[in-house]
Amino acid sequence: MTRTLNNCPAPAKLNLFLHVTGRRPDGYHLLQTVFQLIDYSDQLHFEVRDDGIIRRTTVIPGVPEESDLIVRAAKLLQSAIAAKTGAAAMAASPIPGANIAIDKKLPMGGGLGGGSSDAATTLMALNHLWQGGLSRAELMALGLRLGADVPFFLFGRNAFAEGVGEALQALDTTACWFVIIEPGVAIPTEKIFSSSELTRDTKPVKMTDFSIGTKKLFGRNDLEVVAAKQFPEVADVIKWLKTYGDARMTGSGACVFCAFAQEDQADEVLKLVPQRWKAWKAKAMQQHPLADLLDS
Ligand SMILES: C[C@@](CO)(OP(=O)(O)O)[C@H](O)COP(=O)(O)OP(=O)(O)OC[C@H]1O[C@@H](n2ccc(N)nc2=O)[C@H](O)[C@@H]1O
Ligand SMILES: Nc1ncnc2c1ncn2[C@@H]1O[C@H](COP(=O)(O)OP(=O)(O)O)[C@@H](O)[C@H]1O
Repeated sequence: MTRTLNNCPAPAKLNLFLHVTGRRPDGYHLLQTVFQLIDYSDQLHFEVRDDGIIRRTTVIPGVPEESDLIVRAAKLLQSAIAAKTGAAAMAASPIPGANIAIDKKLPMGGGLGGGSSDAATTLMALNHLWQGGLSRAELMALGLRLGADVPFFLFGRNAFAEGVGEALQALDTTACWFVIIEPGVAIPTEKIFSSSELTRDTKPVKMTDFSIGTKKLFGRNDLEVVAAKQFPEVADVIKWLKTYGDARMTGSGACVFCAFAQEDQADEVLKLVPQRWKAWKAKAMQQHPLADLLDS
């Protein structure tokens, strides 16, 4: 059995548009969105343990080990493998554990799906290392129990998403570069979804209505107006970046992005970003870098 998997990327996503079309009886919101993978990632490192214990070996300020989505994903996978394997087989060959280290680069509460992507990478890597044998569909169902964004990262492709984000259809998006600006605030997703000012009745669109382009983005992000009102820093960044293109917030915020056809256009804008904001460029990706791990 392979014992280690190092440098496993957990890439960020952008929501190229995000419409809130309704609300389920349990309070979760029905969405339509396009998820875009970008080449800006956390990196995770896995080492198998024989004693069944799951340990996060990196400290993430503000995220205790037991509530980290990485640790929760690993424990959920252990239970799912145990349920699938059966008691007799388990007694003969118990499910291993893992030490998991992370180089955290994605800002928390940034709308880039960092925690969800970390969880998805953990499910893919440990299913492989532990020879769990769970299919992509089984992992996606597990992932949904951890967060609405997790199934997308396991899906492995850019996607048009409906439901709470779990009903996914593959979609090819335009090759482009994004400038992404972090306004310096962390926005809890729940705070935006629970706002009385959120509109929840955007008319549903069809996947074929989604048009791809770097000049004008399709639709809008319904969460943006709420986040910009509650967090003026977000409004400031949107206003600044709109000078250079069609700027938009991703997810429930706080990060704001703008697409450019050429890398040098992104570089030019990056040079002009005021020092008070952290900014970087990222390339649009068509595939999750670990997609083949699940296919094999
Ligand atoms: C808004 C989006 C868009 O991609 O991304 P982020 O900005 O968080 O990255 C997602 O829908 C977020 O997904 P995720 O971050 O996994 O959210 P979860 O942990 O499942 O939910 C956090 C809280 O947000 C609310 N929530 C989330 C998703 C949804 N469709 N409706 C909701 O009302 C619920 O109150 C829930 O308790
Ligand atoms: N591995 C993790 N990385 C980041 N956040 C995590 C992780 N595990 C749990 N969390 C929690 O999830 C929250 C949302 O983080 P994140 O997914 O990065 O942002 P967003 O949902 O805005 O994309 C964090 O504030 C943190 O409390």
